[in-house]
Amino acid sequence: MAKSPIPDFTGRVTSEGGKNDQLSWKDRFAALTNLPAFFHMIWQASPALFLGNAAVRLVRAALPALMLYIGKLIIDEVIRLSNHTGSEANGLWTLVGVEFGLAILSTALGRLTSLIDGLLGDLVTNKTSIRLMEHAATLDLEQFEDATFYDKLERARRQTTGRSFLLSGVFGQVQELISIGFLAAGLAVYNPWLLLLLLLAVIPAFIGDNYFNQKSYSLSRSWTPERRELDYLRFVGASDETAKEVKIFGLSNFLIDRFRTLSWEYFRKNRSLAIRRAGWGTVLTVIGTLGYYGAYVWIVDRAVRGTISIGDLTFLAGSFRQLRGSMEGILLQFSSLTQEAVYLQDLFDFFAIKPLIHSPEKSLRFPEKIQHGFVFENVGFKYTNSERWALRNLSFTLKPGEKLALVGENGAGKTTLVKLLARLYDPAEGRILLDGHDLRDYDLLDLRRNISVIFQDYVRFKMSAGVNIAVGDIDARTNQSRIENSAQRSLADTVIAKLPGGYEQQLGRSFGKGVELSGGEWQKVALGRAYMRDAEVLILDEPTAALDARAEYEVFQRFARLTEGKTAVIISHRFSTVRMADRILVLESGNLLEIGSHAELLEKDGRYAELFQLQARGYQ
Ligand SMILES: Nc1ncnc2c1ncn2[C@@H]1O[C@H](COP(=O)(O)OP(=O)(O)OP(=O)(O)O)[C@@H](O)[C@H]1O
Repeated sequence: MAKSPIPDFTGRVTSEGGKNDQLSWKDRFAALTNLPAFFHMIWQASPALFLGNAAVRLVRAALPALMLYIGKLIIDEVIRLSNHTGSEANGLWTLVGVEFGLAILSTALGRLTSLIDGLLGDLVTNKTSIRLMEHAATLDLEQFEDATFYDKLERARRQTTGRSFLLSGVFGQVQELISIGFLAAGLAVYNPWLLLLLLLAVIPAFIGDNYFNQKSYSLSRSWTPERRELDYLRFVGASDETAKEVKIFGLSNFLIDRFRTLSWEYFRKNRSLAIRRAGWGTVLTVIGTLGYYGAYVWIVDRAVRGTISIGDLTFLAGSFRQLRGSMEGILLQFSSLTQEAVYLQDLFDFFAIKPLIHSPEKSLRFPEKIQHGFVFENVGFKYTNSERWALRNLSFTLKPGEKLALVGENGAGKTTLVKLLARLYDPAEGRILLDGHDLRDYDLLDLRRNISVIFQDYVRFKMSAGVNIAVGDIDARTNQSRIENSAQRSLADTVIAKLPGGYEQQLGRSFGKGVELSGGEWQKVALGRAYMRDAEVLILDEPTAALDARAEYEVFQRFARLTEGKTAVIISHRFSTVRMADRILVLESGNLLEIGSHAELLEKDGRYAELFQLQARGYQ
């Protein structure tokens, strides 16, 4: 089903539904190979519930045939007794008692199965969500920045909930199959041709349903980016984070219009499919009913001729009806189950994504004390979706213990440089050496542990003030004195002292009695993270942009003192900060323009001197 192109709210035209969105029979059967892995997931969630479920369903599978047979015996007995008045009716009442017992057992086991399915479903959902978060944590930043990856993640995330359908579906299928075996055996004893009529009664509906399931899968899959956009619009249109700007710029109508257009288009597609499905469903069910009544005519005819008893008649008619229901169920379920199994493929596909940035087999430990520093050798880097080099031909040395400031206009590549240093990306060209070894040779976790970065877009965790500092070294989150010490160093202590709940105070307004901080207050808290982590290398990406002049001065006085002997990189647009650095590296469009001390660069009278004087003039 091809989609008509809709320009999105950024003006981009969304892609047509791709060829890959069609779901062939081959895909469906291939998807069934996911079931063993799925069963493994359920088994891991709870072996006891898994076995309990299997046992209960096995008993339930035998009940329909057994109950029908007892029903037949009861009717035959009633007829015998009515023909021989005065005979003992004990046998009859025993049969009625057994039937009653089986009916109660059937209801009780039905409830028990739903209970176990529900519990297992919840456990599987929790386990899968945890696995999803664990796996996402191993993946590269670059993968997160890719839209196709996000679609995959989104589809996988949807798979973590609603797994109970597949779970009860697959278990139910097995139960139905066993049940069908019992019933079909009973039917075949009387006439094997009845089984053929049975197929006629169920196959048309199966084919129809299967066709429409395929269509609905294609539609839902090809609309993943738009569904993501709908979620995003809903968030932007109604969230505390965006409310301020939405109001000031009067964006609500713009957002709502976009949402309306997109959601209406999706609804229209879905509606047309649902209507066609309902129409065809009716026609095919009528055909199925013909098959059923064909068999019924045969059974009634036999009973009238006296070839079978009235008990047989009820048994056969009941068996046939049950079989038709069960087979229809199993075939229809099969179709949606294979579809679910295909969805499951999305989940396993996500788990199969491998990070490109990882530790080598034999990795080096981060040096206790850096000896020669970091050497950038002709480093070049391009973002995945970009043609432009964000950095190119970059060669310089970051000496141990040095304080290096990065300066350059917006988009010059400063943040990219520090991301390469922390190995969030690997260079596309050249290499970065630490004490003579490529960064790629070091243990990744150890490297990251020893490099502390506070990004300009640091996360404002909607958690307690204490945790917001402790994220710098989350394993030490119970070490209150370290948290308080870090807060003192970053000036966050005065901010926290004013909070009603102190370090326990929930920050942000999303939960409970959360308190919102000002931009500068948040920045002081985030800076605390840098001190929390006792790293060899400290990187601050515009750490003081939101601070007032006095706080900024104080932060840097302390920073120089507190990071003595440590290597530090500071990105800043404020030259009052920059000039405190040992050396300054000036970037322009991804290229190194100048490097040297404040005095040297002023002496050189190049770009740095120009920018410095420009800013100084502003203060005169
Ligand atoms: N995730 C990304 N995907 C694609 N391109 C990116 C990404 N991040 C940055 N860029 C591009 O790379 C270039 C360098 O960006 P970078 O963030 O390193 O600049 P910067 O010097 O830190 O800028 P600023 O002073 O504005 O923070 C820019 O042209 C930017 O558009």
